[in-house]
Amino acid sequence: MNPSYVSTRGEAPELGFLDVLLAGLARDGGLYVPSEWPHLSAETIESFAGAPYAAVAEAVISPFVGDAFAPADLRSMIDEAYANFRHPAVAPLVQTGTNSFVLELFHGPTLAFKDVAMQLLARMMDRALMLRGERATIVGATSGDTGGAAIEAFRTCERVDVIILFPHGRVSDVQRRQMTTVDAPNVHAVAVEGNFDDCQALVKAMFNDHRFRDGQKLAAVNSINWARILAQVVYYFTSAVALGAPHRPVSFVVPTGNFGDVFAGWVAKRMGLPIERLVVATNSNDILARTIETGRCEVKGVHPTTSPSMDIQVSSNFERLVFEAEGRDPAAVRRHMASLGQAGAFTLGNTPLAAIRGEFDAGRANETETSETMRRLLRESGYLSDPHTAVALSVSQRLAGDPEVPRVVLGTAHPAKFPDAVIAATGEHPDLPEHVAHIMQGAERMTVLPNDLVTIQAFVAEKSRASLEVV
Ligand SMILES: Cc1ncc(COP(=O)(O)O)c(C=O)c1O
Ligand SMILES: N[C@@H](CCOP(=O)(O)O)C(=O)O
Repeated sequence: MNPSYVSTRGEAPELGFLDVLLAGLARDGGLYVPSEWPHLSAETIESFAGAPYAAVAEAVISPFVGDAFAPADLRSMIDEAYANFRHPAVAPLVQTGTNSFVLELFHGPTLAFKDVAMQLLARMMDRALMLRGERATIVGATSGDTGGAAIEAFRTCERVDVIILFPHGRVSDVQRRQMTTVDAPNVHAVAVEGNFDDCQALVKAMFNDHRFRDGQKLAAVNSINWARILAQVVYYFTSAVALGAPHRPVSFVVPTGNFGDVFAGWVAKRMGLPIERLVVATNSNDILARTIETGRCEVKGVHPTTSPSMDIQVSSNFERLVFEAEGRDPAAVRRHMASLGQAGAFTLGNTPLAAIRGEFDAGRANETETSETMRRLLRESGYLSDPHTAVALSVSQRLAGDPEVPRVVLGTAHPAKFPDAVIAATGEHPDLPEHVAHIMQGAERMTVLPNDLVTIQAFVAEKSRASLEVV
């Protein structure tokens, strides 16, 4: 079967997997989702017990790919992507208390959960471009982790130029150096004088300028790209099965910013994984927690925190959930998104809000709670967490819930990416693993640009080699 994909705003063409992979944002400004959700039987899920990560990934991902790639090609891309991880389980579970676990997603090349999807996305995009004889110009926005992961994954792809926008002065030194010390002709790190929301708005504006988008052959690596979400669905299956699924439900607490990771959990549930609750954990940039509590999605200013990758107000992937909660009514999504664009807010009706609350809980952790959680966890369980993971650990600790249901907190980054926050909270100095440590010495290359679409577009056009003959 060949799956097709529809836009949440209902005014873009329905596409197959390869087109969605290369399209990024839909041409109507919406996000692509599968036209139908595949379902895995309890027997299939049960068969994942003890299977290698790559085998589970193949089973979860292939129904969304259809015959866009030959099965053997898909499997070899998956095998290669996860051979790059430094833990044999790829995403190991660590027990931190009674029925409490951290799912460590940071054993990839850049020490954040983004590697899990990006390592596969790069291989799939490169293959798709080769099959089509095309080049692409990736424009991405990062609050710190997506950028480094994308640069690492794409720096050797000859058909791709990568331009990453990050908020100037608002990422950690390690995150910045992961982007600026890579000396590859196809990689360009741009420090934008603004915040992450500004960077993301610039990326979306470039996609919504169809002449520019087509001329530069733009492609996306942010979670607006469906394939990013897809690869993130896999670890919900591996971890839940390790804890007894499908015979036993599991809950997940997810440090949340752009809503991609927790939406991947919703997809896993939709595919048949028995997930009891999905908990959205935010730092003090708590628009999503407020929305789930009150139904009113209202943008307020972004505050810098010690979990900078979650300093986000406009969460791209919430649109995918709103589409589902509104009964897949694209007109409702268009109304909400127009209101968000014009008035900075929209309000969900009772029915969609009840649908969301039926599956999601939400909570926030402020700076004191986050650092106190890092300290307490180290004291009580000897576990050193990064500040993003600590936001979720803090929310998890204060959350009511069935104590019999295992609770998994997603560990989204290695503590050594955020040494200042970790040292301030715990006094411990987390060392960078050897394969990353060299970045602290390398020369940095970056361009500082104003938060201005025309200037950014001129920079992208100058760096893009989209019009070159394909080799
Ligand atoms: C370390 C870390 N944790 C959590 C998040 C939030 O994930 P998402 O944007 O998928 O909600 C991010 C950024 O995406 C991140 O880099
Ligand atoms: N926290 C992210 C923000 C971008 O999110 P994405 O999942 O849409 O790429 C980051 O680290 O850049």
